[in-house]
Amino acid sequence: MLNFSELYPCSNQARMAQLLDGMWKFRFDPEEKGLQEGWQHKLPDPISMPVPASFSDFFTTKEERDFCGDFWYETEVFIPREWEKQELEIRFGSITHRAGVYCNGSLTTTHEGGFLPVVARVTDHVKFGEINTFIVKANNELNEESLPCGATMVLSDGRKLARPYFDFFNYSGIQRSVWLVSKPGESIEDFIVDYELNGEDAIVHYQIITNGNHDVSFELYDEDKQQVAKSTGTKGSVTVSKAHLWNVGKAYLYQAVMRIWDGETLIDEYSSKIGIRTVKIAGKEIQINGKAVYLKGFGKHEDFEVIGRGFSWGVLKRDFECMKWIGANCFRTSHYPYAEEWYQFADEEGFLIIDEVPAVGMMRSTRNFADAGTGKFTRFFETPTVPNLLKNHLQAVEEMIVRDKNHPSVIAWSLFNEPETTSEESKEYFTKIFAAARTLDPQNRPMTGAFEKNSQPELCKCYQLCDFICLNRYYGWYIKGGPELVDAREAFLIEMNKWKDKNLNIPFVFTEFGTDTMAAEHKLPSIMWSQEYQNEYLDMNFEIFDQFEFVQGELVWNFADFQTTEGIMRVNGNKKGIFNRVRQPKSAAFVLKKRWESLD
Ligand SMILES: CCC[C@@H]1NC[C@@H](O)[C@H](O)[C@H]1C(=O)O
Repeated sequence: MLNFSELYPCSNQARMAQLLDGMWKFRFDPEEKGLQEGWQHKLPDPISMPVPASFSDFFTTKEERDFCGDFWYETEVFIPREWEKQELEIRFGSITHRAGVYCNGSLTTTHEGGFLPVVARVTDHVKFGEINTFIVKANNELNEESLPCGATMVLSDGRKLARPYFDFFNYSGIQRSVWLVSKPGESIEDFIVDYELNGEDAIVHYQIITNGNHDVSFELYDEDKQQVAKSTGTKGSVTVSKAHLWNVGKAYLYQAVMRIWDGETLIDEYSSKIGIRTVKIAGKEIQINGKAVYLKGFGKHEDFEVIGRGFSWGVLKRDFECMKWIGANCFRTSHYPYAEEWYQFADEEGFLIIDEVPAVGMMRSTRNFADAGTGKFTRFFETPTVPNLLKNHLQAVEEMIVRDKNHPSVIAWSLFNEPETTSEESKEYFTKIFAAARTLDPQNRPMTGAFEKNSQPELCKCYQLCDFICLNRYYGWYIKGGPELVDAREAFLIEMNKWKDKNLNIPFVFTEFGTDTMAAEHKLPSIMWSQEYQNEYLDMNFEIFDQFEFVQGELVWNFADFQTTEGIMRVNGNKKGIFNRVRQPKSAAFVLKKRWESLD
């Protein structure tokens, strides 16, 4: 049970949310002396730093771009006297990877995990009618106890360096929006909705979690702002007659308005858009509102030039326009929960999301892409760090599901990406993760995880935990690439027939397949890294997918080129994008558009 509310901020007659995005003060702390020098009160000689954004790509020196260790942020906020009777919180969409939050010099909260909200109650530390100072002490080191996994090395000049076990740059900072929230002492802390379809009608089961005992009301309004249902009590069900269902590519959102009353006096109010739909695995099908859906789309990253992993409404808008143009209907939040605004927009646009926790790098390798599929075994789940890793993994799963459970766009939870899954220890570990996750989702959405090639049907001990199976496969790239493409096809077919012979009668989704491709490279006949090869590779994969009826989705890796740690196999990042990093199409985008527009 979380000891803070993850509800997205909103303003109304009972509560206020003030956005604190902008230019903050900032300071690296390579000697880790900030605390003893009192930086929690004020940063000495600070520089400026945009929030939200990653700090790395603003700088022109390697020391700053690749900084690993402690770093600090500061901002000042005027807090009006009118808020004196309210409870005050400061809410960060995330702070990567861990943080302590200070208000006027007092520590108000700490948080482990860089991709879910950090919420601090600051009521007892603020000065009403005055300027208040908020300071964040953050750290971006990697280890095998926190998510995502990696290591931190020390260079000969004493600088720390992040060594990720994953294939994306270790961007860090306050990468999502920050809000100051003022709400009543008795407030709505969370809510739950679940749905039953009944002919043309729908039953909306709701629960409203408050921190008091006053009466509660629940109302539903349609898109014309007409009230369609109402009820009282913290838990109940309402029937929506002739309900407009939310569907993929055809979103319909109702407004749920929840209030706490003292007689006729309003105490608190919270409202949120909800979409009436059901998600179910039925045999080999993924069903939305009882109808099978074939997933077409991408593994993505929150990644862009200059701002790194920082949230941008502009990048979000361009990405959705590109995904609509190409005929996609789904994306996986690889390899971490994204900023809430991505889910809000997917709700609006009728996109499907596989929501993934940052459980990536659970195979000890700084070149997981090279080692995945080699059978390399690193006994990742047999080390003394596992108990702490499990604790942090369970926390991230809980925070992700509690935060995202009411989005109609979220249709499944991915609880890992490419860990070791062939040892008894990995089975024991993930059995605990899946069991815990299943207690957290009131809508009981399907649980899954993305398996890399070592997780072969005869070796893998964890696919049995999944409601549908996600495969990351690179036959024709990491395995038998280029001139061996014809053999890659044969090897792929052999594996797929092994899965078929298991007769699992559940859906499979390819959550990764792709090739690194330089947008400028053309070659006839093709070679690897050329656009022509990316197209030939995709055609071979589609020909295999289409042979197996249990394949119910194809999410290409990746939507766009993205930044990684530098190395001999990365050309200023991963180039497997169907779009380049600034979202212009490679020729494969037209191949996908043609295929996906022809698929129903
Ligand atoms: C064989 C593993 C492939 C690997 N999978 C995880 C992604 O985060 C990487 O980007 C991708 C790649 O190497 O392109």
